[in-house]
Amino acid sequence: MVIKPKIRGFICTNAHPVGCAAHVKEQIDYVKSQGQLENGPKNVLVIGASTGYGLASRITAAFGAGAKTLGIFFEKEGTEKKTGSAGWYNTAAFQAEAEAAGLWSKNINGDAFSNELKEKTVATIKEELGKVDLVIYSLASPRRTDPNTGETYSSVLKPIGNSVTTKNLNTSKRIIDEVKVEAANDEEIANTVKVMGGEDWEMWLDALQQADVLADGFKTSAYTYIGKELTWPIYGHATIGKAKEDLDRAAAAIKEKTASLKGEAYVSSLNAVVTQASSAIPIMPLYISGLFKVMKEDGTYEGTIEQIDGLFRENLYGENPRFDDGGHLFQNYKELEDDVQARVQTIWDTVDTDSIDDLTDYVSYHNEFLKLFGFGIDSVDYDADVNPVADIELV
Ligand SMILES: NC(=O)c1ccc[n+]([C@@H]2O[C@H](COP(=O)([O-])OP(=O)(O)OC[C@H]3O[C@@H](n4cnc5c(N)ncnc54)[C@H](O)[C@@H]3O)[C@@H](O)[C@H]2O)c1
Repeated sequence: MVIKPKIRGFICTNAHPVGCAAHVKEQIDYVKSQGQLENGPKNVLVIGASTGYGLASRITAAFGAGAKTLGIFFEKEGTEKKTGSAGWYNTAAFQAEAEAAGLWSKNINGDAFSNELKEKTVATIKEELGKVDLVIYSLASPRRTDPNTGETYSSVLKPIGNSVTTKNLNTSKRIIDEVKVEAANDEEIANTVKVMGGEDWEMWLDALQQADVLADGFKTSAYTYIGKELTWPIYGHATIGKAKEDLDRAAAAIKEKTASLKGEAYVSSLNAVVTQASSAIPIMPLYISGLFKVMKEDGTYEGTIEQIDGLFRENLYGENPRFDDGGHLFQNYKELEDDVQARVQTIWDTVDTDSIDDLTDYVSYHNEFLKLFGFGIDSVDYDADVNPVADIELV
């Protein structure tokens, strides 16, 4: 099958197996170029391991520290007629690279919010790893079914309090327009917290602790984005921000419950990067395109793998971890520097449709977006016939 990108709005509905493999390899090479991660994790569970920050975490643990990794994700396999999802191909590529490097890795595909999947994970850890010493929680999902009630909750990306009208880079039409987003009601806020808050992270840690598969001195981290004024209307001061605040509650609860194990539970604040999850958030394409312009000019921009590699080396396993004022591991400090934010603000205030390419680096944004699905990579021949079926060994 010859595979070309099929973009619908903010999503690409297909993926290229060879391109995804090249993207994974690029990330592995970056981590290897940083050298061995001393005193890193040994047995790692990554929940949300197939794309974005979770995949970068898995790659860093495996290829930086030589860790065994168990990856959890929800992805679609390819068939002769239809491509699989990018996360499926990423995982197939990761597994092949891990195998070639002599690194143990296993995968579980299914709904991480369910009790069944947690039970399967616990059984696999018991059988194969004994205990885990690092648990990364990197799920991004628009909905969640509560495993105990069977009720399904949907999250919304809406402001809290008043409706917001904001400038927007419309990626389908490649124009600058405005979006108006109505304020969320109380039920929508509560539902978003239910989906993207800390409840499921806590349930995972409860299940792991009850089964006695958490090692003494284990670490766990969930990921958040804490930005400044520009992103507050739709992120910080909005439903998703509210949900992320609940991670702080969960981190404190996990720490308390696992005190006898001397467990460490962190919420880590990371850069705004192009992922499948962030491209769905209205203001992010314009914000990130402006950020690319400023930080790439300065040579300070870090993408997904640079952020996570830095998080592991400097913070999770570093001697002097950096915290923000809210007690989160602080990895996006360069993005939040006043000078950077002020320059992005100027771009934001002045850009119009005609000046998108002069004032922002939307070209890089778009390239990064394509890359998420394995497209736009120089080394890949997109006219070649490729097999859309890729094998992953699943538990
Ligand atoms: N993208 C950003 O700019 C950004 C910035 C800071 C923090 N974060 C946070 O990082 C975390 C990961 O986000 P991302 O942007 O890497 O997202 P992503 O969409 O790239 O990855 C989501 C992962 O979750 C998995 N997943 C989704 N639903 C699932 C389910 N029901 N069961 C099992 N697996 C499921 C997917 O398979 C995938 O592995 C989120 O908490 C997000 O808020 C993202």
